[in-house]
Amino acid sequence: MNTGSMVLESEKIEAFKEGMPNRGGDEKHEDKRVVMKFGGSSLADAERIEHVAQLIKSQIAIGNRPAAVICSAMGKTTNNLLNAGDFALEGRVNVDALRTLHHTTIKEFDLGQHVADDITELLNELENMLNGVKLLQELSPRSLDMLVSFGERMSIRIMAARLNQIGVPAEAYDSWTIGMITTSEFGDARVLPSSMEKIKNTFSNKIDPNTVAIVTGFIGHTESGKITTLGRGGSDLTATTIGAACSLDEIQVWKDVDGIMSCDPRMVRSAVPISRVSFEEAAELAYFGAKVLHPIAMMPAMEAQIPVRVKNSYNPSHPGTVINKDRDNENLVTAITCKRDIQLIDITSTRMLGAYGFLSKVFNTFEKHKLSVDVLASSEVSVSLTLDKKSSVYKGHPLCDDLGDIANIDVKEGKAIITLITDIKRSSEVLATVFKVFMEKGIEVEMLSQGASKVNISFIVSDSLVESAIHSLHMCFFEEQCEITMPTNDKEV
Ligand SMILES: Nc1ncnc2c1ncn2[C@@H]1O[C@H](COP(=O)(O)OP(=O)(O)O)[C@@H](O)[C@H]1O
Ligand SMILES: N[C@@H](CC(=O)OP(=O)(O)O)C(=O)O
Repeated sequence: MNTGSMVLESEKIEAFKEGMPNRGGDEKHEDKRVVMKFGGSSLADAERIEHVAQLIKSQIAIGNRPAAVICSAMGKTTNNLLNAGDFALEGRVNVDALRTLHHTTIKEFDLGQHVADDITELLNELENMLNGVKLLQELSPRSLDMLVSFGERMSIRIMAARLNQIGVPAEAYDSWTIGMITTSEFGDARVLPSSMEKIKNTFSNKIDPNTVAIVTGFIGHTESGKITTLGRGGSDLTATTIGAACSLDEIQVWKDVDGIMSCDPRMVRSAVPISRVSFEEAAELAYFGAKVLHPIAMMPAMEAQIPVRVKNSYNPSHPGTVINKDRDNENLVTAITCKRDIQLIDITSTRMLGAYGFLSKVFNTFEKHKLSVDVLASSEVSVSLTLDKKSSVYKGHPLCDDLGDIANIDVKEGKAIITLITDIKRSSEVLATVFKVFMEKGIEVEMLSQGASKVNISFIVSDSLVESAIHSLHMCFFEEQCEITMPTNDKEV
C-alpha cells in the first residue's frame, strides 16, 4: 500500500479544523469529548494503522471528538522486545524485525525523513541498550520497563504523523510529558494520584484542543524520571486515567469485536455482544479470563463515574458495550468466561493449629511467596485454592516446606475455572441450571465458589472438559433459554 502524497499540509489542517464540529461560535454543540484507545492488534501493520487513522477522522466528523488517542505498541512488538532482551542475555543483539516493521510502515505512508529519523533514533537507543544488557548480563525489572517502552514510543509517532498527513491535527506525547507519573514498582507500577491534576492541567493549558494528543499507553515515569510500565495490557489504564483526569464524556476502547461478548468468541462462535455491564461485572470478567479489558483499568472510570464503551473498529456503527455504574441486564447470566490450565491446591491441616492459626499461617505463607490466589473455598481444617500458570507451585516449592509442618498439601494440575457473571440475587436459579447442564454432560465440579463481590460464581472442572462445559452453558443461558425445573412447595400433596 502506498498512500502517495505526504507531508502535513497546513492548509489541509486548517480546512479540517474548520470542518470540525464544536469549533466555537454561537452554534449549540453536541460533540462528545472522548478518549479512544487502540490496542496492538488494531495497530499491527500499515494497513491497520490506516484503518484506525481513517476511523478517527470519520468519528471526529460525526462529533465523536478525541481529546486523546492512546496507542499500544504495534502488533506483537511488546513480546518481541521482551524476546530481544532474552536474546541479548544469551549474547545476541538483533532488532532487525522491529526496524523492518516500523520503517516499512513509515515508507508505506511516505511519512518523510523527520519521522524516519525519530524512529531510527529510538531503534538505535534500543540497540545500544541491548548491547549493554549483553555486556553486563543483567536485565533488571527497571531495564525491562525501559526496554518495552520503545514499542509505544514508536507507534505514537507513526500514528500522529499519519493523522497529520490525512488532515487531522495530531501530536505525539510520551505519557510522562502529559503528567503520567507512577510508583516505582517496575513491571506493575501504579499511577500516582497526583497524576490526575497534572494531566488535567496539561490538557487544559498546554494542548491545543483542536489537536488530538496521541499518547503512549502502558508506560509512565517515576517522580525521579525512570520509565515504568503499568503491567501487561496496561494501555486500557492509561485511557481510563486520562478520561477520568479530564472528566471526558466517554472512554472508548476500540477492539476487533462488537464489544464485550457473552463468551470468548474464539471459543464459542455464537457468542453475542452484551449491550451494558456494570464496572464490577466487567472487572470480574477481565479478572477471570476475558482479556477484553485490563481488570485494574476500570477503577479510574468507576471513581469518576465515566462510562467506558468497548467498540469494534471494523463495525463502528455498532454501539458496542457500555460499562457503567449499575447492572442493567435482565438476563440471569451476563457472560461466561474461563481461565485454563490452572492448579488446584488442597491444603489440609494436620491439626497442629486451631482453625484461626491455620488459616492465618496459610495466608501469610502465600503472601510471603507472592502467590496470588484466584478462587478459594475453606473449611475449619482445610483450604482449597487455585493458582494460575504464572504462579504455579511445584514439588519442593518453598511454600510446601513452609506449610509442611502444619498441613498436607495436594497439588492437582490441569484444571480450569469457569466463571459466570450473574445476577447474584438469583444464584439458586443459576446454580440449579448449571448443575442440570453439568449432570447431563457428565461434568464433575471439583470446587465451587461464589464471589464475595456478588457478581460471579466460579466452578473448577478438569481442563479437558472446559470446552464442552462452556458450549453447553452458553447454549443453555444464551441460545436455547433452557428450562429449569425448580422444586415445588407441595409436600402435602
Ligand atoms: N468475552 C469476550 N468478549 C470480547 N472479546 C473477547 C472475550 N473473551 C476474549 N475475547 C477476545 O479478546 C480479543 C480482543 O482483545 P485483544 O486482542 O487483547 O485486544 P487489543 O490488543 O486490541 O487490546 C477479541 O478479539 C476476542 O477474541
Ligand atoms: N503493549 C502492551 C500494552 C497493552 O495494553 O497492549 P494491548 O492493548 O495490545 O493489550 C502489552 O502488550 O502489554
